[in-house]
Amino acid sequence: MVVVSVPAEVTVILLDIEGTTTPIAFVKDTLFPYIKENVKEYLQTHWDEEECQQDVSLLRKQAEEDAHLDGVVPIPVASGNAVDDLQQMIQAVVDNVYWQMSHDRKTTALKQLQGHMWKAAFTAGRMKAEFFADVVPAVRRWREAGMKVYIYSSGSVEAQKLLFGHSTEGDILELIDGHFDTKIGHKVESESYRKIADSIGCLTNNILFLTDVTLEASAAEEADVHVAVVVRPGNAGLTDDEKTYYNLITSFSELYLPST
Ligand SMILES: CSCCC(=O)C(=O)COP(=O)(O)O
Ligand SMILES: [Mg+2]
Repeated sequence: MVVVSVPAEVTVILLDIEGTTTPIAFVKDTLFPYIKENVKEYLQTHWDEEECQQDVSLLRKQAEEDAHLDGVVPIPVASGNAVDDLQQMIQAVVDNVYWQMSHDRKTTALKQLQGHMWKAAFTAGRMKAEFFADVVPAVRRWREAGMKVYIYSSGSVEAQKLLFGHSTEGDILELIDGHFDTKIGHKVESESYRKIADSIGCLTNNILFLTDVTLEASAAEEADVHVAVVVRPGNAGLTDDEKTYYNLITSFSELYLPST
């Protein structure tokens, strides 16, 4: 087994979710199909609620920003016949969500709606989040060694809490010291990692970020955050250069903390 030593200055472990703590297959085969199958009915049922209207406004704003992109579906504002308008708007939101998901967009607007939709499925016990077998034992060990453990995912903070609160390992939310999503900035922008360090109250070099995406690793590293790239079954392949350049781990148990 290859062991990657965690630098002594590291006091915070920052975890990505999809492809790092959780199989991509769970996201692609369970979480995302749930959205596609239920988005129309969800919008029809919740349309008049404040939360749903905020989600639609955010999606509309995102569609305006995306206007230059091929295939984007604009979301009209209400005008004229109320009943026709409503059905037209709902269909536009559905088409926009499908379009964004077909490109695996990580926009705050899409992620916020997804989080709200998953709430019903998780809280009713119809869905349980999956974590790789090494994740929970390692997080417990790190915390016993005095590390803080945070999440930084494109999935909304609300969705992250649903996953950790309703997992096949039970409610493991208490193992996490805090959550960040794209509201702090995108994961491929180094400024996001500086803001996360500020928000935690540490230096960027006190953080070790574990992710499956090298663009995210590179942005974090630019901010002086330590990184290791996580190689899991089903993750995208890495180039030879990436394999040589980054510290790679296939399990959290391959991280060695000097204090343990
Ligand atoms: C609460 S995570 C749900 C999965 C998701 O929507 C997502 O975008 C995961 O992205 P990550 O940044 O964790 O790779
Ligand atoms: Mg990921």
